Amino acid sequence: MEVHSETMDLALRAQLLVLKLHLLAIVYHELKKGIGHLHPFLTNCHQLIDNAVSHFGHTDEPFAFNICGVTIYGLSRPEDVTDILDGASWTHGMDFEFFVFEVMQKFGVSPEEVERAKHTPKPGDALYIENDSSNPRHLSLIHFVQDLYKKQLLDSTNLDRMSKAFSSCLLEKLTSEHLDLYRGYPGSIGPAPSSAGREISLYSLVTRSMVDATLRCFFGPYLHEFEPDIVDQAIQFNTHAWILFYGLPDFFGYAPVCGPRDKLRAALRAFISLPEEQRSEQCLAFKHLLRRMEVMEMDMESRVGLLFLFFFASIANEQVACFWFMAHIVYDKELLDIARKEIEPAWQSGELDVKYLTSKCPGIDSVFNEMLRQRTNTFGWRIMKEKTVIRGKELLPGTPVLIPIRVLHTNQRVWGSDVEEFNTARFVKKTAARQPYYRPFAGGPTFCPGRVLAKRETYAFLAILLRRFDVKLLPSPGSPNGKQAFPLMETLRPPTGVKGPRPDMDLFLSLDERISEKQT
Ligand code: HEM
Repeated sequence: MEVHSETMDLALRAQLLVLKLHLLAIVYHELKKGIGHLHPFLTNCHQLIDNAVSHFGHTDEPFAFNICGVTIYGLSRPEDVTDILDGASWTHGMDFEFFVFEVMQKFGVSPEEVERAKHTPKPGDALYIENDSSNPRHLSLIHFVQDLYKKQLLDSTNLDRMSKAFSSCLLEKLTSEHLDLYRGYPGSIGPAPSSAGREISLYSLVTRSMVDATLRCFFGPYLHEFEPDIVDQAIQFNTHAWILFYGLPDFFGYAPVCGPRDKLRAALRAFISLPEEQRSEQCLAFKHLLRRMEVMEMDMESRVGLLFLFFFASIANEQVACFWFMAHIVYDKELLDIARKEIEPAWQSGELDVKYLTSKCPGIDSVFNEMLRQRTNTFGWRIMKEKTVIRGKELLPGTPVLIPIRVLHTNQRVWGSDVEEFNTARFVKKTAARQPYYRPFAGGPTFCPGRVLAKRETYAFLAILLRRFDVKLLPSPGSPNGKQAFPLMETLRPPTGVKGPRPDMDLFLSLDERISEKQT
């Protein structure tokens, strides 16, 4: 009798288990329907877009996908993308600022302060200050900040000062005594170079020295004093920033973006709290931005957020773009020889002439431009304000539009059948200025204000490294030709700027001193 009831019990439990599994399968399928293309978007977004383009027979028509019930339009026709970036008249129904406001909030600016930041002060308003010398045109905070970007990064005096300060930082850090800093990096799972300090990781060398110099140029020495590990925190934040950008859950602060974000925010908070006279080495833009936020009595966390966003824009692309630029040069003996030859005259006076470098070196230009063609995979975003018709297809108000800049640079019709190859010759035959669908720095109203500085800084890195060191690729005894494999780009996560190499890929170099720092 007992045996019988036990058998019954088991059968019942088995039936319940089957029922549970069945229910789980139904829930999973319903969830899958509900989240739409969320999974491919977060795990291989470029493939998702390529699939959409090929699904419609490469006709480059607008397409749509669905994420958790939200429809998103995608555009891939080079002419459409450049028109949107340039703000052509038919694109006036698309709004850009909406996304700026969203990103501000993701970086910690409160919704109330975002509202105040949009507001253009008018006589009689609380935010209107008669004879306001710091904001004579009475701009809203958003437009004040955009104006500051341009003053800091494009006005020739400020630009020259900043690029000089950047080169000085590199001159100080790219020396034999600092090479130990560049042997690996947190999170790297690639092979560590074998022994001597002369053997380094290219990724670590580029990102650590470029981020360090950027922090010092913008903030002076202060952030390093508040957070000694600030450089690696910024690099880690940049790697995981997509989690914040695309609004993924932070798992109660355990997501990998949270630690670096919180340490950066703490250092920024301490920096802002310093009296202005104790921040004398900060850049001009931050001095004016902090004064403006003080006048507006903005809350502290929102001040931190806005400063954080400004800083993030300056590291989101450049250090990783510089890694790829250097990787192509050190990997190819012919390019390395061209670079060595072209940089020599820039050192003629004994000091580095960055303006010469960025205007008189066509071979280096062709590597820089081709590298950016292949590596800029940023997404631009707009939101439809008004109904807009593109070749008979209606884009409806309220719907976000994804503008993948990458599709401009990967279109066979534009670049020819060797579009997948790294071929510097395409920018030798036709300079970047003559390529109508080449937009690594976007364009129009969102044209990157850091584009001139970015080029100067990247070329300065190359010129200092090659002047001081004999740079050689370490052999890779395990590989068939004894040469290290060229790193592949991490393309799976949605981008927030130029993407770095896959976590298990890097290039390892030996550096032999040619000219000591005392001679440069
Ligand atoms: C190779 C390096 C760089 C690349 C490829 C690059 C690319 C871009 C792109 C594509 C945008 C437009 C983003 C959009 O429309 O959503 C942008 C915006 C911006 N970039 Fe860069 N950038 C680089 C370096 C820099 C540097 C070094 C700085 C500052 C020091 C900087 C500051 C900015 C700022 C402040 C914006 C926002 C402009 C605005 O919203 O008005 N960028 N960048």
